[in-house]
Amino acid sequence: MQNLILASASPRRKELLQNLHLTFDISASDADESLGSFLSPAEAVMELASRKSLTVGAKHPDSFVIGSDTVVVHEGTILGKPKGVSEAESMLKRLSGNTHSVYTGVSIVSPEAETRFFEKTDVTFWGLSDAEIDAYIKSGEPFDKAGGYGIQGFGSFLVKEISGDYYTVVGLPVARTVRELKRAGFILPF
Ligand SMILES: Cc1cn([C@H]2C[C@H](O)[C@@H](COP(=O)(O)OP(=O)(O)OP(=O)(O)O)O2)c(=O)[nH]c1=O
Repeated sequence: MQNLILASASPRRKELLQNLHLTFDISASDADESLGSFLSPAEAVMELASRKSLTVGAKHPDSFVIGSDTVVVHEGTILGKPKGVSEAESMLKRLSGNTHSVYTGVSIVSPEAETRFFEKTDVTFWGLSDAEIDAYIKSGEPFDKAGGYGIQGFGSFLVKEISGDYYTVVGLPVARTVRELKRAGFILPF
């Protein structure tokens, strides 16, 4: 019987994997998330996803482990989670009326090997008023999310258009992950 572990503390990633009706355990990784600035966004999210899955995989060598990492990129600058109100405000002002890219990297560790990939989705925001930004920050939603917003929640009112997999923005490109899991040898009931 194969065992699947999601190496994440993110409630969103848990929910996305639960949508597939799979049985899995959760083991949040304590991997170091600091990065040098020389990596491209795609390399950065794959590297961090990989640290998460490998840390957990080392403790569970017979399991399949999924790690994932998400960043927002605007004009070459990587935006992670805002550390406070003023950082959230400057991120949302920066994204207002513009198009940015959301990169999610995924690493799948199997008992034999590791596979990594990334997906990118472009998101265009409506122009936002100061009052809208203020109300959104007061909701508390920006603080545990890359780029300071969540497309799946209250933040849905910010978004004008997306191009790419919606689930890449939420934190796990589900369809590609299923395909890569199968390729890695994990047996799915579908
Ligand atoms: C842009 C965007 C990000 N996010 C979230 C997804 C990720 O959880 C988070 C980015 O932080 P991550 O560091 O990728 O993940 P995490 O710390 O939440 O969880 P873990 O490392 O334990 O797996 O931002 C949304 O939920 N909605 C969005 O629209």
